[in-house]
Amino acid sequence: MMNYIADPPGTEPGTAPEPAVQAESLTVARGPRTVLRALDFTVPRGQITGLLGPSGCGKSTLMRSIVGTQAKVTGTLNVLGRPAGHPTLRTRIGYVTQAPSVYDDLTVRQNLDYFAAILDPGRAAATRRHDDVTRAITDVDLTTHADSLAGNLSGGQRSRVSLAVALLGTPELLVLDEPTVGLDPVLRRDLWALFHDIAASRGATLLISSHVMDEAERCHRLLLMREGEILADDTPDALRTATGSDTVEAAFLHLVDEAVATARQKETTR
Ligand SMILES: Nc1ncnc2c1ncn2[C@@H]1O[C@H](COP(=O)(O)OP(=O)(O)OP(=O)(O)O)[C@@H](O)[C@H]1O
Repeated sequence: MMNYIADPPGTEPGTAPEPAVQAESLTVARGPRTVLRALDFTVPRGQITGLLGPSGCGKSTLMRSIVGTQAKVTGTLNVLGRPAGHPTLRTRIGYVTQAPSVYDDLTVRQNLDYFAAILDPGRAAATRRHDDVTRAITDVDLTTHADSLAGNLSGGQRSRVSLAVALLGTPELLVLDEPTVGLDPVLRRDLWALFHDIAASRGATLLISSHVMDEAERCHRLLLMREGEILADDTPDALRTATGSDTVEAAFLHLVDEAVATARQKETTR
C-alpha cells in the first residue's frame, strides 16, 4: 500500500517549492521479482532531471510508478503534492512511453484532435482545443506534416507526434521514456533545445530517461540507476567532481565499480 506525505513545512509562498516528485522507500515488484528497492529521491520543480542507467535497471518501472500506471507499488510516492495515480493528476502530467502511441490511420492533426478531446471534452472546449493542438504541432516542428497520415511518417516523426500529445493541455510534469531513441543527432539536439525551452518558459518539470550518457550532460540533475537502486542523485557537475571524472559516463562507471566493490566486501565479511 502507498502512503501519502502531507505538504511538508516550507511550502508557503516565498519559501522553497515542494519537489515535483518525492519518494520514500519506493519499492516495486514485477512478477516474482523486486525491481525497485526502497528508493528515496526527489525530482525538483522546473528543471530537467535525467534518469540514466543500463537496460533493465528499472527506469520505465520508475516512470510508470510516477504516472500511476504501475501495479505493486509500496512506500511513499508523492507527485505534484498528491499520491501518485490520484485522478486529479491526469491532466497535470504528460507521459510519453517508449513505443509511440499514435493511430496510423489518422493524420497528425487528427491524432492530436482526438487526444485533446479526451483531455478536454465538450463543444465549448473546441476553440481551446484547436489552439492547443496547433501549438503542440508547432512545438515538435511538425507543422508541414500536420495533414500527413501518422502511418506514413518516419520513426522519429512518429515519436514527435507522441511528444506533441503529451504537450497538450500544458502539463506541469512531463515524463518522457527514452524520447530520443533512434533519432538522428540533429533531431536529438533540437528536441533537447525544446525540453530546455519547456522548462524555462513554462516552468515545467521534465523527467527524461535515457541510456545514452552524453544526454546526461544536458540535464540539470541526474538520477543514476543500477539494478533497481539509485547510485547517485546530483547535478552532472557535482557527480564529475565527486568522482574525479571528466564525463558523466566516467562518473557512472566509477560509481558502479564502487558499488560492486562494496557488495563484494559485504559478502566476504559475512
Ligand atoms: N511485465 C513484466 N513482468 C515482469 N518483469 C518485468 C516486466 N517488465 C519489466 N520487467 C523486469 O523489470 C526490470 C526493470 O525493467 P524496466 O523496463 O523498468 O527497465 P528499463 O531500465 O526501463 O530498461 P530499458 O532501458 O531496456 O527500457 C527488468 O529486469 C525487467 O526484466
